[in-house]
Order: sequence, then structure tokens, then C-alpha cells
Amino acid sequence: MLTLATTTPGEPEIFASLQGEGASVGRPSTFVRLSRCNLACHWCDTAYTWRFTGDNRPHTDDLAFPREDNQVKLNEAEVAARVAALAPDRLVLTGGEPLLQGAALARMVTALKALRPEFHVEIETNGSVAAPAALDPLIDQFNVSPKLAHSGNPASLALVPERLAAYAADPRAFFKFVIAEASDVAQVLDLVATHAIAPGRVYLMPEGRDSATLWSRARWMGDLCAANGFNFTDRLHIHLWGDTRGT
Ligand SMILES: Nc1nc2[nH]cc(C(=O)O)c2c(=O)[nH]1
Ligand code: SF4
Ligand SMILES: [Mg+2]
Repeated sequence: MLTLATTTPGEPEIFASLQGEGASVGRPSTFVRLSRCNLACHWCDTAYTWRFTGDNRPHTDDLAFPREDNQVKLNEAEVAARVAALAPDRLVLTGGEPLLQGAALARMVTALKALRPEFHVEIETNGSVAAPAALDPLIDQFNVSPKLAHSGNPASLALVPERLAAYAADPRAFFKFVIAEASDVAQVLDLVATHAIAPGRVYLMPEGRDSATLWSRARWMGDLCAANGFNFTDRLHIHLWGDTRGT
């Protein structure tokens, strides 16, 4: 069984869109959004995956989401069938933190590949959780987004050295850092040096949930990327559809 986020109460967040971030930006992809996260970022744009009623950890919106409206359980075969029925041949597993449900995801992706073997599978992870052995070989690309100090998470939870080292050693992994201020990049340089990550595998992405914020941060971030040999990634889906569920 998988616990998914919802678009509207009872409706699982499974949708065809364009990958809006990172190395596969612009590619038509079907997204499956898993509920629950092990972190709590102040600026999280999917707080409805974790900030359930009674969870008072700080968040900029300070909203509490009733669990019954924002989670739905679906079995692995049903999720696979819904993904297979949509046009894209690429799957993006996201959340929340999808690897909290890694064993069930392995069953779902196995069922999907039985229906449509051509699928390319990406996973968006915060990099603090490992993929279980059953899932790992089914993943073509890890989009690892370690959370820096400005996320508000204690480094002891967000930056697990052995996890980051394992992703750094995995050629399937790209690193995508959410940046709000130029000074955040010092921590990126530190992590990249510690784990010997080639700059060409690193993406800097502006924090922002509206076009104006993304554009204003992109202006100074472009220079920082060029100076350090990092890639820049925008958040295409925000420009196209805004900060909405199911896009
Ligand atoms: N279009 C689109 N691309 C995305 N790439 C990563 C996303 C995420 O929420 O993890 C995301 C998302 O929510 N929508
Ligand atoms: S790790 Fe991702 S899903 Fe979890 S709180 Fe942070 S931004 Fe949100
Ligand atoms: Mg998103």
C-alpha cells in the first residue's frame, strides 16, 4: 500500500506534466506525489504532505492540513495502472520524501515496468534516506536535494554524511540545492568539496513559489553558477502553472 498526497480530498496526486526542475527539465513526465516527510523546511511548497493538524513545526504559511483530506491510500498495482494510462514515458517519484515508502515503491515500479518496460524513473529525494535494495536498481536518476541551514532543519537530520557520500559516489545522482540568498552558496561549496562532487552534477535552484521571486533570484544566481561551474535550474512549472497541486 502507498500513502499518496491528494489534489482534492480522496483524489491521489498522480498527474502528467513537464519536469520543472533539474537535469530533465522540460521532459514530459508523470508525477506520483507521496505523502509524509522526515524533514520540515520553513519554505516547503508541499507542506500538505507533512504538516498535519497538530504538527506545529514552523512554516512560513503556518497552515495545518487535516490528514483525512490530504492523504489517500492506494495499492501498488492501482498506482502503476494510473501511471501507465498517462502519455509520458518518464516517471518522477516525489513528495514529501518518497523514500520513506521505498519498499512499496519498488513493488509499484516493478508493476509499472511489467505494463510499460520503457519507463525512465526519477526520484526526488532530500538525500537523507537511502533507497532500499529492492528499489535502487529500478531507479534511473536520483535528484538529490540536500537541505541547507536556511531550511530550518537541524543538520543532524538533513545532512547525513554517509548518505551524501553514497549519492556522491553514484553516477545516477544529481544534486539540486535550493538557494534563497547568495550566502547559502557557501554551504554548497562546503558539501561539494567534502564529498568531491563534480560541479557539473550540481544545480542551484532559486527558492520561490511565484515567478517574480524566481526571476529576481535567478538574476544573481546565474552569475554564481557561472563562477563556480554549477548548473542553474529554474522552476518551469511555477512559471507555467503557478504553485498549484497536480502540476
Ligand atoms: N512539474 C513539476 N516538476 C517538478 N519537479 C520536481 C517537483 C517536486 O515537487 O518535487 C515538481 C513538481 O511538483 N512539478
Ligand atoms: S524535504 Fe522537501 S518535502 Fe520535506 S519539508 Fe523539505 S521541501 Fe518539503
Ligand atoms: Mg514541487
